[in-house]
Amino acid sequence: MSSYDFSIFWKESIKQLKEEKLISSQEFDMWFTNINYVRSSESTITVSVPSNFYKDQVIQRYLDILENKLFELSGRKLKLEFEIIQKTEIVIPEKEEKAQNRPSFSEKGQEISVKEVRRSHPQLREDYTFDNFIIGNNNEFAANAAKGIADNPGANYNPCLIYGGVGMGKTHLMQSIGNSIYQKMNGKKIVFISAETFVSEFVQAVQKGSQQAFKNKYRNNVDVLLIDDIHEFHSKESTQDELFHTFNALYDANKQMVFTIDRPPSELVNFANRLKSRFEMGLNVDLQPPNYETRLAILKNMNENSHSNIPEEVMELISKNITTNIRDLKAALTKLIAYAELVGKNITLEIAQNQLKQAFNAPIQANITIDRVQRIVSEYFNITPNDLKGKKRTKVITYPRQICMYIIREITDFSTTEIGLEFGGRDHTTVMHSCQRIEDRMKTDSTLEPLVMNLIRSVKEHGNN
Ligand SMILES: Nc1ncnc2c1ncn2[C@@H]1O[C@H](COP(=O)(O)OP(=O)(O)OP(=O)(O)O)[C@@H](O)[C@H]1O
Repeated sequence: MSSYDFSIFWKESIKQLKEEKLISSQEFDMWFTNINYVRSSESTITVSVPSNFYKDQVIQRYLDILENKLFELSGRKLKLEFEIIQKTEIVIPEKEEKAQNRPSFSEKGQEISVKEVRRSHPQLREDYTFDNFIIGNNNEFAANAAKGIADNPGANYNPCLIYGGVGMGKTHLMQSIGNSIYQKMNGKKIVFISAETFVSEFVQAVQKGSQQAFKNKYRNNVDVLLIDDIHEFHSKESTQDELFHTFNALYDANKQMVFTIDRPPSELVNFANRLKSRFEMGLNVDLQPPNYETRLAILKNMNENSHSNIPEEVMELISKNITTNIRDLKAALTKLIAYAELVGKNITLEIAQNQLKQAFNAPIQANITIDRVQRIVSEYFNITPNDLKGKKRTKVITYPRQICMYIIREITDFSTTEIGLEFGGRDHTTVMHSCQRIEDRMKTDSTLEPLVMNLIRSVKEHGNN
């Protein structure tokens, strides 16, 4: 028997995390009431959780802060290990070998049998694969290009720039390329790094005078370079300079580069032009917000992968209510799966409504003004806010006006009467009629929903400027 007992540190750690509000009480109730201390060794604390799904979630969300807190309290680097103890109290035999790297979030919610385990790349998430990437008309081109790159890296689409809004799947798609090459092409050196880490590594290299090692690492030792969120390089002149030379070296050697970015490169600010033009010279693909069917397909795939049985009508409800961010969409389903596991109840529409109240209300933001929506919509259509409020009934004005009313209705709490007043004193029935027109048109015009989603995204992203 081990003579180590760190239970006191464990208990104190989670107590403090709650008290210091590093974990909200809602999250605490959801994830921590079912974790129990099991045992300790010299350098580990083992705790029990009710399922693999639960374990993945806790690791993904809280492992870092838990381990940091344990270090703070005990002065030791204690590693947390997880053991699954199901409700039936069946103890899963202790695994001999735990993953050395933090297991990446697996939505499968299942122990992967040893035979099925694929080689896992230390920097890539195992679940970010093409198999798990649902293709709809919003991302078809990007997904096909990504597959083309994975089949033939460094050939036709080099560099490739994947752009799209928050939570649209940029990282997933980029890592799918890496994972696919890693599985199929033994020996290819794949490096995935976020722009932020690239910057801090470079800064450290400069401070330590080890630039040569940095250059070697990224220019001479890479077959596939994947850099996430390159907009983060803005205003970082020296790092941009370094990236420029890295780019040239890899390009000349026919090494594949893939970058993700949150806007088209032409909209990058504080970026050296020579670097911008490098980004633009390859293939640029964008990820648009998914339409309803794609959102539903994403949830169904996730439901199946996690062996959950959330009813279809519940997934339909989520798909209708969470429209602009795939991460939020999946988080809503995750919450319901966790709820079902913990409470041992089947998820009904009523439970879903209740549990997801906040997520569903999130898009309705009190700080969004009618004026702001009018500004963004009119800018997009190259007309003025006054045109939207005015009397003109030409198609170039009425169509944006209807879209604008529809968006305000969708993402704010203003009544149709209030909306009407802000559009030159129009009647509330006009507003209702306009919203209906847009809804009807979306059914026949597949370009309209993505357009509306994009405008909603802009409204939310641009704050009150
Ligand atoms: N087409 C898709 N099919 C399945 N899951 C998807 C798809 N697109 C995105 N996701 C999921 O949505 C979540 C967010 O994706 P990801 O992190 O790749 O977005 P991102 O665009 O890189 O976001 P950010 O702007 O925050 O960096 C992930 O869980 C990812 O697996």
